[in-house]
Amino acid sequence: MITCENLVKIYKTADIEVMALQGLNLQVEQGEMMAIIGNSGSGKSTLLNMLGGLDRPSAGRLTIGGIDMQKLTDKELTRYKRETVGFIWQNKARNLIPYLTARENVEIPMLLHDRKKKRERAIELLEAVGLGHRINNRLEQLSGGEQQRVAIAISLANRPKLLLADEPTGALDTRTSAQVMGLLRKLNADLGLTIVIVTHDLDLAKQVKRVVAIRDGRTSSEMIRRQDEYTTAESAPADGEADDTHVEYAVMDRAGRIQVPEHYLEAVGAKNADKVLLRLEDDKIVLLPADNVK
Ligand SMILES: Nc1ncnc2c1ncn2[C@@H]1O[C@H](COP(=O)(O)OP(=O)(O)OP(=O)(O)O)[C@@H](O)[C@H]1O
Repeated sequence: MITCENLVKIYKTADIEVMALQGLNLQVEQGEMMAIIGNSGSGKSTLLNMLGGLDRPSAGRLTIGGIDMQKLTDKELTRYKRETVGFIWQNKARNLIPYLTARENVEIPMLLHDRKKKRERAIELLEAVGLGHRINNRLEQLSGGEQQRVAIAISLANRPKLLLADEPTGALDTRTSAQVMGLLRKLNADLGLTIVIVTHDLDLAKQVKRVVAIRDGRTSSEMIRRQDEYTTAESAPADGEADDTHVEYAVMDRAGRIQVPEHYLEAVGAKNADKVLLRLEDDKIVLLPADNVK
């Protein structure tokens, strides 16, 4: 569904240039629900904006559902935003109008012209997100979790193929957040929607099978849930960063480059080194501080 190859995004302001994406590679399969995790400033929102057609990459290749995003005209990009992709933002003000009812909020972005059909579809969507009993309540009368479910109904209004969620549970308590994640999982399973969730919350991210970590505008590692079709505890690398639910793999690009986790380098005293020693030992590649020459 999504292929990012060597994606670069440079923001130019009056006197500085920020390279928010520095050659990012990412593949998301059709019908997959995955999470992207990273610290503040790592490039998550920048990537989401590219995927949503809100901004264009400076270099590299981005294809979504077979569409080469760089080749789209402004008009085609507007159509892509309205018809192919749905957004859920953490900031509710970006999704919702408080003085309108749930149904009216869901009707706003709809491309249908027939008022009756609009109304029917809005009700159907609100029922699908478990809000059939709140259709005529104004948004300000709903709880945070209910409001976020309205936002999800809105994002589905134009039957998107790809759903992008930026910290979708950021403003919710643990229980409500679990309900919203459950709903996203259900939509993924029932409608085959491809869902990309961006978050800095590892616990939230781990509720999905695959979590890709971004560091300095590049994918650095990937966590894949144990005991599913992708991997099993037995096939997990013995030395890998692992926990109860997911196994962490370092991402390697075509040139064989990997990003060594900072705490690994620290552990062997090579944190600020500009080179390290690599040795091939039987079936292992061993990384040593450069001054370890014997
Ligand atoms: N419009 C912009 N103009 C200039 N620099 C920008 C712009 N948007 C983002 N940046 C910079 O690009 C880098 C990546 O930002 P981005 O918002 O993608 O990070 P993030 O991982 O989403 O962070 P957060 O979790 O805090 O939202 C940061 O250094 C940021 O300051």
